[in-house]
Amino acid sequence: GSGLSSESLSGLSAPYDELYYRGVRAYFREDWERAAEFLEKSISTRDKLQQTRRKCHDEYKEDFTLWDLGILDWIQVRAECVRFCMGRSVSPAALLPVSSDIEYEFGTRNAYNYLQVTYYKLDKMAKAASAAHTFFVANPSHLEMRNNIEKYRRLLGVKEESFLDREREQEQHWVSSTEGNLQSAVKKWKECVNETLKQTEECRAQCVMASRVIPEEPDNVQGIYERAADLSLSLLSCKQMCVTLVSTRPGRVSALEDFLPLQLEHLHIAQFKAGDLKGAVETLRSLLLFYPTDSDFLSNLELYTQTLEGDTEAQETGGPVPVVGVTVTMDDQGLNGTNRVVLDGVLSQSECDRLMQLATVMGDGYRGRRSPHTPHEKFEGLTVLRALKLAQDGLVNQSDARLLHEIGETVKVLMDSYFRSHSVLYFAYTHLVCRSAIPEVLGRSDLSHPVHVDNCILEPETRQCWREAPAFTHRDLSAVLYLNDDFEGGEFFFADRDAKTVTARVKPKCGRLVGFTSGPVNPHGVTAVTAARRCALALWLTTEKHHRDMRLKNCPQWKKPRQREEQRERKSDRQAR
Ligand SMILES: O=C(O)CCC(=O)C(=O)O
Ligand SMILES: [Fe+2]
Repeated sequence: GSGLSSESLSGLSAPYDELYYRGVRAYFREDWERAAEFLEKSISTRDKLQQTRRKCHDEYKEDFTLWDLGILDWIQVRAECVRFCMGRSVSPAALLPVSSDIEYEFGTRNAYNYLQVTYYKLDKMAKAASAAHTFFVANPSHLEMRNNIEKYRRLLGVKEESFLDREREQEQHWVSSTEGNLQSAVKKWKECVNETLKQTEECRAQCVMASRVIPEEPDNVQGIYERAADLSLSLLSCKQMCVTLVSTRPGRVSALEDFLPLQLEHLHIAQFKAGDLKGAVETLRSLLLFYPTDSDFLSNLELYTQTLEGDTEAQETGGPVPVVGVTVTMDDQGLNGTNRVVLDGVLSQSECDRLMQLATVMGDGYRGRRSPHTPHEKFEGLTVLRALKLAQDGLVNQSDARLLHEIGETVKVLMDSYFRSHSVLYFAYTHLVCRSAIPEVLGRSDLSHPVHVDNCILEPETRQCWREAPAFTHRDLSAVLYLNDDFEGGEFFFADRDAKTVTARVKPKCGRLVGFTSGPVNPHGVTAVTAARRCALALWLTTEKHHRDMRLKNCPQWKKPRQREEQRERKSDRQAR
């Protein structure tokens, strides 16, 4: 032993393996002071080294794709940075890799075995008890240590709080009692999951930082690419090992299988019991990353999401229909579902005719085109803005274009009232759509409009509905107003989330409106139009102001006095029927 004083150990100058062996040698020399000093120093040095690695790892954690050009350059630069960062607080000797023997010593907490005896000899009973306990946690079948602990407790009267597990930070994610109230169970499991994730992260950072850097000059034996590949592979297998390490309880040899999923399962149950369905859904989604096809998880997820949607999509439907001549033909019950309605008498025959007229002159990009939904139909669409433009250019009747707008307002009033909307509604989009059969296509099994949900992406296999782009997630209410019935097929239908089971059918006709909430309780579609042309005005309403159809804003043409005349005309027209 050189005169390595405790002052010179304050930085990370001496490697912890060296300190450890010094401690062990002192122990066998029965130089207890020294043994305690070096063993403790070795433990704290190892801790500090790991912390420094983590710090430097996080400092240079940058996202990059493996196939970036110059990846090797990047690796080199990063290695440089990391070396610099580590070099600030760690001496070159302390940066060298240690043998697997020493890691085994630390893994089995053998240092605490030595320390227990050492402190006992030094007559530091509290410290001895703590070291004994720390060792015993990782070596629960070590009978001698069990006896020692008993001795500290009974004979030497060491207080209970002295039996501290000095490595307890490494075991936090193993605490799994289910006592306490529901809220605290949720909190506890969440901590467990987070701790497991944190430790895995931690472990992986150690893998990255402990791995050897690529030498600047490739040697003759192996090319730089082979070396890089080697390095990547060993890094990957080290990172992979972390899952096993973190799920191996101290004192056990084998890892607990499915450790993280198990914790997630506990968490989701706790969340469900505590009534935190949103949290339960989140947790289940994480679980499904491990087991994407687990039928229990999937059915739970469906149950929770449906309950949640029931909450948000729930409307006290069945409000009044405050427009003369409009009647409720089918409600939730008649349509075998929730938040659905069929209203009749929304348009007069002459209004339908005028809109059909408008539909014949349209050309909104779809003109004469194949339907985006089926190769066997043509599809024409006209937006309100386009109608207005056509009216300005004198291509269609101004009053017909205006009619389109007024009808929209009427539909909004009806939907607002029937669905008892609690917030102000705005038009999100309005579209006049005609679907025409391409003649001579027989025996069709396609749909004019496949089953879908208007504000989310329906995934029939999992019965999930993803509220994300490209779905129009801001749509809250959907309304389809029909203009004619002189065609074949083209029935509107509501379906189950499996996109197969039809739950209700609606046969279009002039002035009939089908209204429903745009969310997952209302998947729907349209059967094939097998002859002639089917036209409908589709409208979507939103409560989100910033999603309102900007094209409808400030259209002065529609505020002229003639509007009132027109309205009176419509009313008398309707009553005349
Ligand atoms: O035309 C119909 O009956 C329904 C159309 C529809 O569901 C849609 O455009 O989203
Ligand atoms: Fe739809």
